Amino acid sequence: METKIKVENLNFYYGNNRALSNINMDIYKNKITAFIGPSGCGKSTFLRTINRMNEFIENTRVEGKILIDGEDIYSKKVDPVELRRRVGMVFQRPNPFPKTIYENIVYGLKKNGVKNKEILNEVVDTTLKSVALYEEVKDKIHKSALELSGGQQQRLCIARTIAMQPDVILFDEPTSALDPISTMKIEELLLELKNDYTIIIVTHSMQQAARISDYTAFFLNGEVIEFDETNKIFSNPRDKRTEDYITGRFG
Ligand SMILES: Nc1ncnc2c1ncn2[C@@H]1O[C@H](COP(=O)(O)OP(=O)(O)OP(=O)(O)O)[C@@H](O)[C@H]1O
Repeated sequence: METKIKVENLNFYYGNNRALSNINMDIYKNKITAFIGPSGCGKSTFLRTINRMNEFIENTRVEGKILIDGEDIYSKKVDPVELRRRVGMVFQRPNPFPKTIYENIVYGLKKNGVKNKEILNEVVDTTLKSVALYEEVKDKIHKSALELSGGQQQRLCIARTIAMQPDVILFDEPTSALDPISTMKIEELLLELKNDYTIIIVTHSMQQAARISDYTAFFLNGEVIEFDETNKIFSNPRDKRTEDYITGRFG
């Protein structure tokens, strides 16, 4: 098993408020890692430290290290824009641009100067196929993305992320705004995508974590209480607090 992301002694502060304390974790390549825990325990904060999205929030500070493929992403040599291309992110609410399906997918590539129509068309086809949206939208790729259902919009947002050829994709509660069938389709998609990407998902649904993740980290008050293979976390947790949470005693 290959470590893709190594987190060492990570602390994170909003002003004087410490939101993450001494996080140490290895995240493995081509696996799905789930972050679970009660509201406000720091799951989303931690996710945002992995592609430096936290830097958009004023008066915040990081201590410690996050290494991706051995490189410290907070080093001065790392360009945060390039980092966010390598570490894509999909959010809770599908957020397509108010543009066509086609333009949504090629947006980032065009911004990076790719103009060749054949290449762009090819990327649109392959990414729509890889998110299992091609058949549903092939006749309307020049129509507005906002005409799609919520679940289709979320798959389009995943296609838009994939178009940038990331190695890691961060998902922040990607199905919490979706119906059960759309949720199932996204879960199936994540299981496919892990063959090509390293995936981290924040989820409020323990069933979802149990269904799709290989590893699970349980967070409480900004600390990782337990991190292990998902089936161990759910069948035989080491820490009483993990057990209390997964059996529904709090949270
Ligand atoms: N932009 C912000 N400014 C100040 N404090 C913040 C900000 N975002 C989060 N926090 C604080 O950091 C802590 C962790 O929040 P975070 O959103 O990471 O938790 P979470 O586990 O993802 O919660 P949820 O499951 O409800 O999304 C909370 O105490 C929260 O109030």
